Amino acid sequence: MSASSDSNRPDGSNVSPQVEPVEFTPGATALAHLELILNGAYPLSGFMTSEESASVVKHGQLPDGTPWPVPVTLPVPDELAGAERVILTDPEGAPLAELTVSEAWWSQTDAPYGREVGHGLRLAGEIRICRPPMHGALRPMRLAPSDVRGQREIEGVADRPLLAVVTGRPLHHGTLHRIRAAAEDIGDSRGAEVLVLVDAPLDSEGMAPAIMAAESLLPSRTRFVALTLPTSAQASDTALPPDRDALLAAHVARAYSATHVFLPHPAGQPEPEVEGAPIPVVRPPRWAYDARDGLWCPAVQVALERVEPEPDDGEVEEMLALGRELPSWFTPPRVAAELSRLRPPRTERGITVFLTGLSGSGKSTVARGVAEGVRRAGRTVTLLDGDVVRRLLSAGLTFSKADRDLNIRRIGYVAAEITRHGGVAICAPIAPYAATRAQVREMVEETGDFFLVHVATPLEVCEARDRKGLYAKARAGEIPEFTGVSDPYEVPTDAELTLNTDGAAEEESVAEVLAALRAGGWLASEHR
Ligand SMILES: Nc1ncnc2c1ncn2[C@@H]1O[C@H](COP(=O)(O)OS(=O)(=O)O)[C@@H](OP(=O)(O)O)[C@H]1O
Ligand SMILES: Nc1ncnc2c1ncn2[C@@H]1O[C@H](COP(=O)(O)OP(=O)(O)O)[C@@H](O)[C@H]1O
Repeated sequence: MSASSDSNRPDGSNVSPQVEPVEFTPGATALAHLELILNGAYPLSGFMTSEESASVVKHGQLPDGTPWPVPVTLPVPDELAGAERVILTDPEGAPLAELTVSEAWWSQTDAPYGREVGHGLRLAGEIRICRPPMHGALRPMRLAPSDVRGQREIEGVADRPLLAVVTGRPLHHGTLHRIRAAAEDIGDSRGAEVLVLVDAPLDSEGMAPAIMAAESLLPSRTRFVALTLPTSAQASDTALPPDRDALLAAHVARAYSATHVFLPHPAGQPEPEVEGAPIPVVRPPRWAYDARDGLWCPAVQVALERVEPEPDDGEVEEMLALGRELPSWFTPPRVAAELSRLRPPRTERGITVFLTGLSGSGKSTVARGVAEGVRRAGRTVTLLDGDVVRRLLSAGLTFSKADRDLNIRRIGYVAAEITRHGGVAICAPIAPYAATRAQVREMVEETGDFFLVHVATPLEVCEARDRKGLYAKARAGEIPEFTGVSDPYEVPTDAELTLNTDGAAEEESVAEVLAALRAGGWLASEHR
């Protein structure tokens, strides 16, 4: 199918074809697919056509009957509808591959670009490598299947069974026992070799250091390879059956010459039966820690009342956040040490405390008190007060919706940078719009923690205070678009803390915020 014949948009308009190759940096999911196409982990030579994608979603196979679990598509912005050749670049702009477009097609759902999945326009076609990928974290560990095959041939072990363990989560003792038992059970008396496929994001090392810290407890000569497996939810706009991710992992593991694959799930979560996998998906019996004897054993051998329950991922996160040590019966000390490095306690993690509320609600007063308390607790703090920001960072902006949003995004940007460097940012703008607050939350949470405080003083109280006489002027029509009077304030539904300062002394409101920060672990428990 030619690109130009398919460049009709659903609204009937036409986009003229381009001849010169255009440059485009795919989104994170398509970049992850691209790397797996280029390194041979996928048996595909490019991005899927509408027919291929539909067949994969519906039947779990390509139109020619080859089993394949998830659509591998390239979402692009509308401007590329007429492109015939596209240079796909990495996030730094370096060319990775050239796509010869065979079809430009519109997926059913037409969500805004940026979310990747659900976006209307996709480009299909063969790709030709320009240059091996250099970007991304863990690059030296991102071996191609052919590299692993080559290593195994040189070592003379190419004919031995290979158990792939695909994981993005650290391996604790329970899982390590299961891997060793599974590897012993496969093949002859020598058992299987083990290949850990470490699933990590392209732009960060993820949990890789903690996963590799278990090396000494894995069978000797266990290999580690890093890759980024897109999940079926990222790859498709349609809900796919739950086993599609397991199937993708199994296909990729087979490309790495694995004969068996193990997909460990956290304790307490069942590992689903996977049908139609290209290699056996093993489900070794669970192990349990016998609290009386202080020993790990196959779970069937331990009486239920003696089983020490393993913390789940959320509990592990919380222990790390509070700076507690992970118990040594549960995880090897080296894994625990890597985990506490990767997930430092909240007293060392950056945080943005974002106060929102009407003018006169008490944001600045509370923010100043909280900043002082945070300083006394020994942390560095930057106060981004609404009034002050408007005089400096956002000088010249009005109170239109667009300017308010720009003001809040600027505050969010600065707060995210402070948070990234482990500081405490305290922001106190009105921030009347929920969507903009959500954007700031997202921005900050990429770098650290976000704590939203709604200073929920009722309008009547704010108006009665009218410290600056602004409400009177707004009522008299002298200040247009005044929040709460002639402009909206969207009450937060996602606040970590709601403060009503009405009837509360200033010190009480400040103490309430500080207590919440202490309870959450961001401040050491007592003031110095
Ligand atoms: N039209 C209108 N609406 C609301 N507020 C107004 C307006 N005009 C001026 N002011 C004064 O500006 C302060 C609010 O600025 P912010 O930057 O916090 O507002 S926003 O978040 O961008 O909506 C706000 O300060 P606070 O009282 O500290 O909230 C007001 O003093
Ligand atoms: N519990 C309280 N917390 C904060 N401010 C309070 C409280 N009780 C009364 N106030 C008064 O309310 C006013 C709030 O003003 P301000 O902090 O500038 O609000 P905003 O920054 O939200 O416009 C101050 O005069 C403050 O003394």
